[in-house]
Amino acid sequence: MSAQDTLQDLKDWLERNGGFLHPHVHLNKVDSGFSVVASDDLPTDSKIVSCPFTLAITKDVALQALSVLLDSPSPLKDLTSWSERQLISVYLSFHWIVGDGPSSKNVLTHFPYVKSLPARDKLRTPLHFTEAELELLKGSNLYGATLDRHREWKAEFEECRGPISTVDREWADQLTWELYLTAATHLSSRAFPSTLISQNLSLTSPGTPEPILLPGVDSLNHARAEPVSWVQSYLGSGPVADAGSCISLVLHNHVSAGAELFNNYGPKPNSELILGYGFSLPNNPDDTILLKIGGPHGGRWEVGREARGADPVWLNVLGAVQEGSEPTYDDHLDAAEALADMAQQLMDKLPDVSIPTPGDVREDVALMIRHYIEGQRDILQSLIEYAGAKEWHGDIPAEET
Ligand SMILES: C[S@@+](CC[C@H](N)C(=O)[O-])C[C@H]1O[C@@H](n2cnc3c(N)ncnc32)[C@H](O)[C@@H]1O
Repeated sequence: MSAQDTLQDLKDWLERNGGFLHPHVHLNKVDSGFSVVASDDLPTDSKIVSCPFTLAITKDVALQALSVLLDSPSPLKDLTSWSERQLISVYLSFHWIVGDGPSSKNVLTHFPYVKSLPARDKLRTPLHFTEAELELLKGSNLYGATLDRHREWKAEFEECRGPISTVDREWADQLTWELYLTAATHLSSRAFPSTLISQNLSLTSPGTPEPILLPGVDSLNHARAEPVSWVQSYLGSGPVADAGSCISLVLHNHVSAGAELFNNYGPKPNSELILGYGFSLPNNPDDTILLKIGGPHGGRWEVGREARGADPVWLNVLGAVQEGSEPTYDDHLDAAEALADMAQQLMDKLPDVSIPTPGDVREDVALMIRHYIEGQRDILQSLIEYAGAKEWHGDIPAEET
């Protein structure tokens, strides 16, 4: 089946099931998957795409389907302890493993969607990097975060295979790490918060929102600060929505014919865009660096460009050097020096990405890493300047002035 047929299938399936795709937009095959393009001018506040709640892939949808497929004396107990990532990743993977024959027991209901998702070789999150590409991250926070994520996801994957192999050995064998990783990456790079399809759309509702997939609504790429709304039409009064409930994406800007349509994934630093989505933005104003300070006064802080958010770090460093009840002028000098030293040491550890990219590193990956490291350097430089300002123009305690 050609890529265009796959996308047409996705559109037909969405519409057959009560979804909507604006007649003046089309899905375009591009290198990294697909993009959504206007085939005609779109006025402001156009509703572009809607996904009925019934097509959303949630933890519960995955749990129900897997419980039916793995119907044996005991697996249910195991499945209820799985995280939403485990359930949704195995649910997506089972579309490939079980197929749409009788073994699917009619509970694998997302084939047109699953087939439209980017193939593994198109994914660019660091868990899909080659050794040489990962090596380029050494010395940065993202290197450690990648290793942590690899460890965590691999352990979750191993945990899933146990109950599956008690039911069907072949299915367990076919659930390879590569297949699970691909599905888990699809989830991390396309997830919406579950609050969007809950009765109370409040983002401050109790409990942490879970990641869910909203076929169709997830087809737009990201543009920073793009004015968009995710509009919920919740029908019914109980906790279970009535048929016809859906979530829509509305773009508030006018879009000219031929232009790409964008969603807004929120203000995210490149570390998060790369780790979760596999892309980066040049000179991303939302970049941050994670500072971890050990010791009794220790903690973790995120500092942004132009030393945004550095004040709590400064107070912490000052508190660590100060001996009396009030900081002295010397304490200020010591703290400024300690903060500048820390920033300089972190800067020295960052990889040098200005050198020509080694041949076995893909160009798009090298570019992402360059964007990220440039942001880290810029923030650390701003922190050094911030420390300098504290040293020369800092708050000097009243009794010493
Ligand atoms: C929710 S999907 C969007 C649809 C996607 N293009 C596809 O083909 O399935 C998110 C993925 O799209 C790609 N993407 C989104 N915004 C991007 C951007 N501004 N630049 C490059 N890639 C982007 C990344 O691969 C990301 O993981």
